[in-house]
Amino acid sequence: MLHISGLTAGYHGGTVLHGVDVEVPPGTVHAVVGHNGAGKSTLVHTVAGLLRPTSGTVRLDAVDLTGRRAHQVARAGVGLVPQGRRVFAGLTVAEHLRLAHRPRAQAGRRGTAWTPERVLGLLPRLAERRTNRGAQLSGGEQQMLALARALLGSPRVLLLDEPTEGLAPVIVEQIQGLIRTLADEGVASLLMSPSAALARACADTVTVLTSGAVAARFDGDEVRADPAALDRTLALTPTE
Ligand SMILES: Nc1ncnc2c1ncn2[C@@H]1O[C@H](COP(=O)(O)OP(=O)(O)OP(=O)(O)O)[C@@H](O)[C@H]1O
Repeated sequence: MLHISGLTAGYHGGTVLHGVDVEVPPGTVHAVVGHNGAGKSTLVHTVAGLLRPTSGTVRLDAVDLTGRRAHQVARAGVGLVPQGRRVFAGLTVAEHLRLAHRPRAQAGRRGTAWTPERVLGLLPRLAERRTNRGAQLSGGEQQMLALARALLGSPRVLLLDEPTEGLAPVIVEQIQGLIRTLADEGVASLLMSPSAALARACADTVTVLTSGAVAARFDGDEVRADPAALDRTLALTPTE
């Protein structure tokens, strides 16, 4: 279980996140929804060890990850799928996967460790593009590659920062399906998005983040039963 408690963080002495609490049990999807500038990437970066919090804690089960460096957080079982995909233009899909594969990474709680073969079995489109370079991939394929790279660390928790940004609806649906498939395999996801629709499609829990603070929290079934509830809350939150 990922526990984020009272997390406060910011830049150059300014505070962006104000005491954020989020929990992500194994095999579940927690979506954090907020407008541009609400602090979603700051939350991801703080959990991933790219930004030091000024207070609060991040724990994965009993392991305290607060203030740990990014490579230590990754080794503890937290995989990062960054905003903008960040694939290397000049490396092929196969090269990305070879570089990302950590054969001795801790196996998932329920599943076995991820190998390039297993990842490509899950992402057949990427398998077809194995010899293509990053720059030759579509946005959707680059997103799949960013996800594949994170999976090869055999994470227990995935941090997904706007994984459907700029993608066609059909690809968005595929990514929603993948996130649910991974949840069924026991991989927890903490998903950042401005999209209420994405949260409704695949989240077990939805948190609305406004100006770096938790404004509301919903159960996934609740937002599916009353689809307008999340939209109303978001509409009431100020744009940053
Ligand atoms: N490296 C940085 N230095 C200073 N301020 C930053 C930095 N990164 C983000 N901020 C500020 O922190 C606030 C939250 O930004 P953040 O990127 O976390 O929001 P977000 O919800 O991810 O938005 P977006 O959807 O636009 O990525 C914004 O006011 C932003 O200008």
